Amino acid sequence: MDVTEQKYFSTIDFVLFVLLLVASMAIGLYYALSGRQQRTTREFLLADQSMKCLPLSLSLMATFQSAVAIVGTPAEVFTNGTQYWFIGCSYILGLLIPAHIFIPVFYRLHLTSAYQYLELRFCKAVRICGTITFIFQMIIYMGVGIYTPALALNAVLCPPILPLVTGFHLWGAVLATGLVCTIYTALGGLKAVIWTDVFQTVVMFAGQLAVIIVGVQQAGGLSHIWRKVIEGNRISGIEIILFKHFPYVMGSLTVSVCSESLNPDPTVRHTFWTLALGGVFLMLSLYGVNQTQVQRYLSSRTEKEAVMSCYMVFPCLQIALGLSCVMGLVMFACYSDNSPLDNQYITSKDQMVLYFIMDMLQDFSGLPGLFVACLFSASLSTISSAFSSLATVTMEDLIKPHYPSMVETRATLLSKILTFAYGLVCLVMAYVIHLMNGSVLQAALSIFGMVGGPLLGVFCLGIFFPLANSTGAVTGLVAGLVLAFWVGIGGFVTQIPSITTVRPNNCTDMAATENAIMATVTTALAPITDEPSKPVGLYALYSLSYMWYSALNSSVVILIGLIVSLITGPMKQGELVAGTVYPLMDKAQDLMQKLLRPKSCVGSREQRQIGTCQEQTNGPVRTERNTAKEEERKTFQPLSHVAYLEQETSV
Ligand SMILES: CC(C)(CO)[C@@H](O)C(=O)NCCC(=O)O
Ligand code: NA
Repeated sequence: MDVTEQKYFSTIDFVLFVLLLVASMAIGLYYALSGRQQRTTREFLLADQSMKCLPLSLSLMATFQSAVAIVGTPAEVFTNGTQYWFIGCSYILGLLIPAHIFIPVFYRLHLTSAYQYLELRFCKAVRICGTITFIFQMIIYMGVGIYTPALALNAVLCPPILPLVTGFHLWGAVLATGLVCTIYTALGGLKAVIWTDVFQTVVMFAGQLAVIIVGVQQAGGLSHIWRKVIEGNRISGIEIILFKHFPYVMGSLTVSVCSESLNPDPTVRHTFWTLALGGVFLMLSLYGVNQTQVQRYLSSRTEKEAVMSCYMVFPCLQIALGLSCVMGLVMFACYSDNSPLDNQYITSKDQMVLYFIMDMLQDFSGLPGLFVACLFSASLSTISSAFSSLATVTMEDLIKPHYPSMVETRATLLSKILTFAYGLVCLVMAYVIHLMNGSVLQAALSIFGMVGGPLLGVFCLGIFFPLANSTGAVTGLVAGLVLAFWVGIGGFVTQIPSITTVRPNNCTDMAATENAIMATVTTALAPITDEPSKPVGLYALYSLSYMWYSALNSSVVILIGLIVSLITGPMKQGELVAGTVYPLMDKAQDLMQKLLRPKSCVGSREQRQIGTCQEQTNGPVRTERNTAKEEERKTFQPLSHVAYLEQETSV
């Protein structure tokens, strides 16, 4: 596809895109006008706490599945093979831990904002620090989220000679989506956001699936694709299993490739360890303590339903990841010999997917439009969640505490205005991100690690370590953020090529490629260090794989937090608000007993639970959700040895 034969979107493509916006808007308006018409903050920000499992799970998935993942993951698989798929392993612990630890703690404390927890557990200052960190994180992420579709569309529509008539005006599209999204979020509240997420998830899956089905056909069928990707050595992961069990199958591969996935070196960008283990911390920061998700858990009708929805995210995420990986492989089969990036038809690998669609599928009228709708669905569902959560924390954490007597209608109106304001901020951020460069997937995941990581650390410090005090929490958070930006920006500025697993066409090339990479690294470091093959000192720190950012930063917050707490005088159990600490040790003991003596222990455990519940009559047992928040707050009294959450948390 060169510039002269450039195809533009047909009318039907354009119509599909407009339909997406109209449908989303309609859902928003429906919830603005139905029910109690969004008159209370509980209805506007917590969807009246009436949500069920299925919409919640789709919405939970859609929140962090933006156009970034839709265009970024196939591009990653195209360039580096299916190694990225290992992140799917991190979903297991990354969802089980939120389901059984974070959800029970937050749900039973009757929160609206996750950062309220920080005040209950520590003090007001920690809460404010947490809120501001979150706002910072989401504003940057929102910019990446809304800008990515524009970047992708640039691949096929730049320069738009006669925009609007023949093509699709980029910034027009960004502006349109930004405004539509702001309006339906501001009018319909969280309920509208969740139900549009459901609709948009369906569009997202439909778009990807349609493109894959037609793409497989166009690329020459499944067997042809399989041969191509095997030749191109793009399948990683199964190589370990195959090599172990069927060495003859992998006869042509050398051990150097086979051990690559399991390389323990934390500076290698993607390995099984960075993705499956580092990914757990990333998932915890997103699905455990991020306000967008916590808000969804809290909006569910019952705690059990919240836990179930978290479980349901697992298959949804796996499908999304699977589709993206397959898309990357199909693209590889089409362009392995003739990469549009090498031919400079496109300027960024994130434009690959859109290029593929316009190049291979342009004759299928409506398909490009469906995919563009898919792309924008993914982004809309993300930025609407961001608007809603940002309005919530600004209202609950920054404004309401100063005006405790504010009437509900005024608070709700103010929340709507806040949503609108964040919509405008988002548009500005889109432009700021436009001025930057780089892989959008890595950018988004790095932000999650750099800002979300320290936040995860503070929550873990509070939930798992009864001795941690407020001074420790603030110091830890600040130290974590400083380290995060130091390592993050250091890695970015020094541009040490974090060693990428380049996948050559056959194994004999492997050593040569590795040498080439090493040569690059050595050249880059030559003036600074004598060590030829490995970055040392600070440079080793800067070259840490971005997938470890969450783990590193949250651990540092916990470590510094504990040390400072011990120095300044640890929290006494009597000072803890009931239900803010998760009794990890007790639970582990329980589990051990259960595993060792399954039958006799179940009964005794239940008896113990009943005993605890009676003992804990003052504790936050969630029975009547409709009681006013202030009333509930009074029930939090410091309890001595039962200042823990001691209820059945399994589904
Ligand atoms: C965050 C995960 C790993 C899981 O939700 C995935 O959806 C992803 O890679 N997201 C990238 C960020 C984005 O799509 O906005
Ligand atoms: Na999304």
